[in-house]
Amino acid sequence: MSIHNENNYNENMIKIVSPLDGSLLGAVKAMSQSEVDTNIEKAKKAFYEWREYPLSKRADIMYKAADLLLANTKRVAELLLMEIGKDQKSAESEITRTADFIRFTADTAKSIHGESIQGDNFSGFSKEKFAMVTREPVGVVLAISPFNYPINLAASKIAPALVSGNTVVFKPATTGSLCGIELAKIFLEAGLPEGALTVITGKGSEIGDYIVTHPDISFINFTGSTEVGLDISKKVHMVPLLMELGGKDAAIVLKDADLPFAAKNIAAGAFSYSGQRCTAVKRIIVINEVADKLIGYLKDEIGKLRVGNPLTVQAEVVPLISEKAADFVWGLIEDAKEKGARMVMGGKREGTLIYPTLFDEVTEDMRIAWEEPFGPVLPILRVNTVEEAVALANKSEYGLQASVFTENITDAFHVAGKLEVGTVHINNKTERGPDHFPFLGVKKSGIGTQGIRYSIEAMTRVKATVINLNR
Ligand SMILES: NC(=O)C1=CN([C@@H]2O[C@H](COP(=O)(O)OP(=O)(O)OC[C@H]3O[C@@H](n4cnc5c(N)ncnc54)[C@H](OP(=O)(O)O)[C@@H]3O)[C@@H](O)[C@H]2O)C=CC1
Ligand SMILES: O=C(O)[C@H](O)COP(=O)(O)O
Repeated sequence: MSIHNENNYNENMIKIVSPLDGSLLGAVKAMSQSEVDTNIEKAKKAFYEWREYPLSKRADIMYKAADLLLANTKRVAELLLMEIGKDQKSAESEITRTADFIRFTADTAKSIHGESIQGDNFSGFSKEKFAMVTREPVGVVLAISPFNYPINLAASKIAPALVSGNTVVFKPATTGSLCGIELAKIFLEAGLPEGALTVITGKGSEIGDYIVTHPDISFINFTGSTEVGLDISKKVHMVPLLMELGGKDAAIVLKDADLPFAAKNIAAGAFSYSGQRCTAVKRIIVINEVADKLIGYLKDEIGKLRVGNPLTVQAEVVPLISEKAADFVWGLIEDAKEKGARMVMGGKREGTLIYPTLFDEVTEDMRIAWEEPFGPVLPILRVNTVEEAVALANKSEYGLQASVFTENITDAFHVAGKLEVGTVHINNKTERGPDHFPFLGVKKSGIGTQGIRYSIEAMTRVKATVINLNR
């Protein structure tokens, strides 16, 4: 597990280049199948030792890791900024949020306990029979993370898995793998035994199939695109999956909403880190009567966003992660323009930097109505009734989150109850945190539930030991 400098570079290395200035940040190994085998073998061997550690000792290692991460905030944030192009402030807050996450995970693990169930609750059985129900680790967890939160979405898999007694094989996104390696080093420095956490680097398209179908992997915790998630789920058999995938989160604005407040929330929700967040607001569904007013406020709010390269300015809207990503987003913009959407603002591109773009009068035949841009473009779909808004929101193949903006709590609950998503935010932008809340997607947005306690429960299984007093 190492970061190589330019002089060490050879053909088995993948160069990691900054999306901000094209500078070479380092290189990671494109691991061979036998190197993957070695890492998984180490994790399998370490499992039998690590699961026997007292929980309080595993928790102490997590607390130490959180402290070390915090102590390295500046250094890791600088790497994060360079590697994935997140602005300095957001990079630092990703690190502090992760340290909090790791600590809370250790606290939570210590407060989870089993139960005992008496037999006489079921007819024909007596109190003499009872089950002692405990939680067991599942084995070797494969954690695969995406590029956009290289520290947080890695640690939010690794910490709950480790604290529960699993060992972890971690495959970071290639863009983000330098950060991933730094995080793993911190966990190891905190006192993990050899093999409890190993890192596999290499392109998912090349090594992915081999890792996910490896017979010694007991559980896969994946965050990334729906395309890759679906592909994994088709190839894997009898291995539990916890997956957070793509989204098309709708902000539904009803006619009695506090419009300036809704606009402020939506602009932040849609455009921070250029919309490269699974929970970004990715469409507005607004009641026609208030659409023009909402657009007025949105123009003000979007106009306040800072656009630029975080190397030189503190900006919310930053260059996208790659040329390919920018081309994809630009394709959605062109398609919307061609099909007659009204561009309210934006539509400007400088290399991989795309200015925040707002479209009104988007119709269902346009790609932007349905596809996830993972970029700074936001469509407005107008409807006449609340029922139409709900139907349009639910027509998406995705079901991660949604927002409802209204001053009427009854309407808010009525709409929330009908939305086919993992989480509905009433009068707030869509977002994952706080991290102990459940975080899940339905339909093509995921399988299973993350969130501190939920992740621990997902990556452990119950075991019943049945005691018979009356033989
Ligand atoms: N719902 C959620 O919580 C979140 C969802 N996402 C979604 O992720 C996408 C953006 O992230 P991005 O990193 O580009 O997603 P990808 O799906 O491209 O990659 C995610 C991870 O999967 C790896 N991978 C790629 N191909 C395979 C394969 N065949 N087998 C196993 N692993 C593979 C990648 O490695 P490599 O980098 O080497 O290709 C990376 O580590 C968006 O669609 C977004 O919605 C992102 C964040 C959160
Ligand atoms: O990967 C993502 O995009 C995150 O899970 C979203 O988290 P956030 O809502 O805190 O940005």
